[in-house]
Amino acid sequence: MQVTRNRAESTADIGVPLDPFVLYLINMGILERIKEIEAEMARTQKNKATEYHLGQLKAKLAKLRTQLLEPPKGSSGAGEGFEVTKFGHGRVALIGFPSVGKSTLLTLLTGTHSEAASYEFTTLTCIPGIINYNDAKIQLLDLPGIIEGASEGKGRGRQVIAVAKSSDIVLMVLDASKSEGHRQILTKELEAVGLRLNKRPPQIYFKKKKTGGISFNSTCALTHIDEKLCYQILHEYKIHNAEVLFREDATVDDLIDVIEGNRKYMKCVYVYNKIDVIGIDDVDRLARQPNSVVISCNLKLNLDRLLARMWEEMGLVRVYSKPQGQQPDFTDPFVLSTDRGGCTVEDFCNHIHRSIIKDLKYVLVWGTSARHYPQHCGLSHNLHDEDVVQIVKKKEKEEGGRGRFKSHTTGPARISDREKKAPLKT
Ligand SMILES: Nc1nc2c(ncn2[C@@H]2O[C@H](COP(=O)(O)OP(=O)(O)OP(=O)(O)O)[C@@H](O)[C@H]2O)c(=O)[nH]1
Ligand SMILES: [K+]
Ligand SMILES: [Mg+2]
Repeated sequence: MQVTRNRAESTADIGVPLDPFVLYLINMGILERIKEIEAEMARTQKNKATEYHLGQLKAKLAKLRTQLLEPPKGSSGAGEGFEVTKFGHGRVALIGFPSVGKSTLLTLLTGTHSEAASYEFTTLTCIPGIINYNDAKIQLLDLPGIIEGASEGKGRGRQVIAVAKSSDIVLMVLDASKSEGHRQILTKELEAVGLRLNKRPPQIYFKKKKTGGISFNSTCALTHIDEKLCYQILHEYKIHNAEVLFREDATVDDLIDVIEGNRKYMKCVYVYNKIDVIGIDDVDRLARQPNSVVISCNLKLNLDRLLARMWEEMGLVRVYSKPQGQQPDFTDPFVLSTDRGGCTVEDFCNHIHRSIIKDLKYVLVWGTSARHYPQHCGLSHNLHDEDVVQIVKKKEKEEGGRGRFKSHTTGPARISDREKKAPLKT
């Protein structure tokens, strides 16, 4: 069967939505080629002589997988049908095989009912719930179970994965009584669509140029890749002018990730459910694995630990704003993400209102980020979770700010342990 193999080409010139059947044929063509390349890679022995060939095959595979992911014109992408409006301070997706207890967990943690039953594929769509934790609201998403081959479109795999990509972290729910291989299979499925779990981006500087050829450099010894292999992979991408600088002993896969540039690096907590049906030794072993939490929905076991772990991995920072001469409202924090590596005073000010910065003189900070209480800080100061911040404006009058800041009345402010240690005086 001869079908158009490059979807981008086939849609660009006509500019109209593709017939679903044509799309199906195109996808089948891409899948066929993926299968061929995977088979060839499996056949090829790994050694010094084949490493260039294998590298090239890896690049071909990555390119095809990216093609598979490109949303066709006229649709809103692979997540079609599963759109749920973002809500709260963060989003967490429940990913797992069928019947591992995702819906049971959603119902337990959020109070929103999601049908649970002993048969597979009970859940057919995305069901959102809200977790109230640490005065923050976290959106938890229950999803249909996924199976091996999900990344290539089996079941509702691609929609589910698209939702996972839109989340801040993933909870991979696993059945503690089932094969431990499930974790690897799911990880592979997510990797095939560009998700990288619990990894940091490769330390490779890469910049395409207009002229000048390829400049290849490294700041350390490279054991997985050399100049020739790097050239070959760039060649596969038709890149002939670029600057590449390896800052770590990276692999071919790392280089491909950097060239593709569309990878999403996410935290993932592995949640082993149903520990009520396995022996204590197995529970102990699973609990000791990295990034893992063991729970039982049936016995409501260890759910606190799961929430604490989820909170930790989300890296959210609560900042309490303190009007001058008043106590902060400890029940109503600003909740900020540390996506870009931290949460600065500038992020905090912009979060309240964009116009604050131009009037800002400095801020006063109490909390673990401050060296002494209160510390006078500027825009670049990094805030920690549970810090208290008072904004001091350039021409601030003696009596506290009005208007755009949260106004705090003399309500029942909670007195925290920290406050007892260091009363908030200005
Ligand atoms: N023994 C035991 N069974 C559990 C536990 N949690 C859930 N189950 C059972 O596992 C079965 C599947 O639960 P669901 O919540 O429907 O699982 P799911 O992952 O949402 O399944 P799908 O929506 O079909 O993908 C149900 O019969 C639950 O009662 C647990 O902690 N221990
Ligand atoms: K089920
Ligand atoms: Mg379910």
